[in-house]
Amino acid sequence: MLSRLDLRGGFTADALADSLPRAALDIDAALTAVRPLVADVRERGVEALLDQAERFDGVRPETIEVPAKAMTDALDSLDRDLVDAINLAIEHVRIGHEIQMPEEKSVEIVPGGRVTQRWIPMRRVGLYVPGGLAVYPSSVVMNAVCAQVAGVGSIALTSPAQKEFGGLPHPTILAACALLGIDEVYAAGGAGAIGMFAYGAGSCLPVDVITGPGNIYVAAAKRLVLGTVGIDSEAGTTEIAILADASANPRFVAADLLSQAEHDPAAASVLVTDSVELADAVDRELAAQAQATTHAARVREALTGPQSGTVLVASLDDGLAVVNAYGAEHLEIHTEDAERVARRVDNAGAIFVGPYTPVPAGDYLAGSNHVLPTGGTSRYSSGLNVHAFLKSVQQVEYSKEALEKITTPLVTFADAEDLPAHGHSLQVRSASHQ
Ligand SMILES: NC(=O)c1ccc[n+]([C@@H]2O[C@H](COP(=O)([O-])OP(=O)(O)OC[C@H]3O[C@@H](n4cnc5c(N)ncnc54)[C@H](O)[C@@H]3O)[C@@H](O)[C@H]2O)c1
Ligand SMILES: N[C@H](CO)Cc1c[nH]c[nH+]1
Ligand SMILES: [Zn+2]
Repeated sequence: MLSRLDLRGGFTADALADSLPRAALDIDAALTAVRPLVADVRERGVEALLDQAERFDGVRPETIEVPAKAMTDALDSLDRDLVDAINLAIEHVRIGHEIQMPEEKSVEIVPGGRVTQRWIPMRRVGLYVPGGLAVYPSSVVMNAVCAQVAGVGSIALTSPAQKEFGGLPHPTILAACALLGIDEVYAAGGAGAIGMFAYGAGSCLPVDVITGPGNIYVAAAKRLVLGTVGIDSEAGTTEIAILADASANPRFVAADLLSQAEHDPAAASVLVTDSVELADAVDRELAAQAQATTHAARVREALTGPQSGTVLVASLDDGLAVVNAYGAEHLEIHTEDAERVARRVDNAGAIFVGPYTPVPAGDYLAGSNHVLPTGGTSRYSSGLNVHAFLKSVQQVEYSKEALEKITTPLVTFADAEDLPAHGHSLQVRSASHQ
């Protein structure tokens, strides 16, 4: 079922990344599509957002602001088992993110000369929650809990208008907002919503940082506004890579490849293995399991698209080179001694170790964050964590005596850079120059 790329004859490290499975619509192409959408929101504000909702979501909301009553009503009518599941996710994700909070530290560099490392929460943030092909109350939890643990004061959240619900975001999203005490919520989706957060529109004031997952258009819009605001990462269309050897269970591997293909016809499912027998068995399992899935057409398109496939390698070492070059959003390790193998992975949004840690555990309840970098950006960016909502600032304070101690070497250094006024700023404070 999956196409095959046979690298058992070897490969050169330089050419590797370019030879791996790749989506037909990449982020550079999506940038062209979203540039006018973001510009339109910057120029025309709410009217542009309403026009875009009508065009892409098939409904024109009365307003982009979601009234508080819609949130409480949604929670009141939500199935109690789902309320319990969302609350359990909130609890687990909170525990998983509290350990990320850095401590303020202070060090005396010379007697009386101190550097203090402070962490300041972002003033105002905008959280994006997808809602096109599927709806994601779990992304409300991942975004909001992380921002709250970091201590952000002002939190706004947006999700696409839903035709079925009169132009409001999906009720499970509104109910999750109510459970988390998020009360500034907008009905706006896609690139326009990212423009709204970056530049402001109607009652939504501009934010300092935008976080959250979305499709390729959302990821491209985040890249576009970076610089006007901060972003977490380009958390775009879902990807799963699985590094597996002959010891792997093909039923588990196929189920996990299929689980992420369910998100989007453009989702990527990639198997990397040194076992042809396993690759064959996974193909048989995929064919059988894909028939039973609810979203069969979407899954088939994802699994057979150019972004998905099996990569055959000669050894586990080669497999590690492949997964490091690919830098998947999610990487599962199904090998002997999986923990040791996982330690050799440098590039992945999140790593899931062993046969009993499937990606869907992390999607909802494992306590980790599911907002993760895609498109190979895990080479340089991280999954959503409290640091996306914190700034680090060094606070410096020297006494007269401490400054005296560094004056002579600093003057020497500044003169070497031909910046003598720098040295002068210390010399005017120095006892020997008064
Ligand atoms: N990387 C992560 O952390 C992560 C987490 C969860 C979900 N995801 C991904 O998020 C995505 C959710 O996608 P979705 O579509 O369900 O919801 P979404 O909210 O991301 O996208 C819907 C919006 O896309 C815009 N859009 C649709 N077609 C467009 C077009 N042709 N041109 C410009 N804009 C267009 C519209 O504004 C629409 O409101 C999936 O791709 C899923 O795989 C990623
Ligand atoms: N796998 C998604 C990240 O790519 C997150 C998610 C949310 N709900 C289900 N899955
Ligand atoms: Zn998922």
